[in-house]
Amino acid sequence: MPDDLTLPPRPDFFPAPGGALPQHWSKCFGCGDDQPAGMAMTFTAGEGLEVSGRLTVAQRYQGGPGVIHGGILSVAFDEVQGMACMVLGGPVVTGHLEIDFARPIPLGSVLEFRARIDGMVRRKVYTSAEARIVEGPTAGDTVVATSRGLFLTIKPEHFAPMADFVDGVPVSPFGTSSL
Ligand SMILES: CCCCCCCCCCCCCCCC(=O)SCCNC(=O)CCNC(=O)[C@H](O)C(C)(C)COP(=O)(O)OP(=O)(O)OC[C@H]1O[C@@H](n2cnc3c(N)ncnc32)[C@H](O)[C@@H]1OP(=O)(O)O
Repeated sequence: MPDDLTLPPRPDFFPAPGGALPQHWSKCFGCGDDQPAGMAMTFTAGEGLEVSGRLTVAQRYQGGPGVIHGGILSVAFDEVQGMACMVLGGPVVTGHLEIDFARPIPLGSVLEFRARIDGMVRRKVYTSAEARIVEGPTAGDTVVATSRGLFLTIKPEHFAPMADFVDGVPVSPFGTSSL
C-alpha cells in the first residue's frame, strides 16, 4: 500500500452501527433481492469505517467435497469490501482482489465478514476484510480467510455502455441506493 493514504470521514448519511445497509444493485449476484440465483448477502454498518456482512453457505456453493468453493468466498469478500466503500457515497468497482484461504469452510456454515477502508489516494480505495464462521459445526473466533482489495471510484456513466445487457427492470439501480 502507498504511504500517502488518507481516510475518508464517516458521513452523516451512513447508518448507525448495527444498522442495515441497502443492497447496492437489485440484480447483484452477491446481494440483490431480484437475483434468484444469487447469494443474498446482507450487510450492516459497524464502528468507524467498518461494515460487516453475512453469508449462509448453501449446498450449491460446494467446491471441494463438503466445503465452500473458493470463487464463492471471493465473491463474498468482493461484495463486503465494496460495501465498505459505500461510505464514499458513490460507486466503485473492483480493480484488484486477493484472498488467503486459511481454513476449510463446511457447507451449511454461516460466515461473518468484517471489512473496512484502510486508506485512499486519488481514486484508489484500499480495503481489507476477514471472515469467521459464526454458526455451524466449526464455528468460533478463528479467522478462516482474509482479503485485501483495491477499488476504484467511478462515475455512474461507467455502466452506461452496459445498459442493454441488464436483464429485466432493476428496482435499485447501481448508484441510487436508498441510503
Ligand atoms: C448514495 C450513493 C450510494 C452509492 C453506493 C455505491 C456502493 C458501492 C458498492 C459496490 C459493491 C460492489 C461489489 C462488487 C464490485 C465488483 O465486482 S465490480 C466488477 C468487477 N470490476 C470491474 O468490472 C472493473 C473493470 N475494470 C475497469 O473498468 C477499469 O480497469 C477501472 C478499474 C475502472 C480502472 O480504469 P480507469 O478508470 O481507466 O483507471 P486508471 O486511470 O487506469 O487508473 C487509476 C488508478 O488506479 C490504478 N489501477 C487501476 N487498475 C488497477 C489494478 N487492477 N491494480 C492496481 N492498480 C490499478 C492505476 O495505476 C491508477 O493509479 P494512480 O495513477 O492514481 O496511482
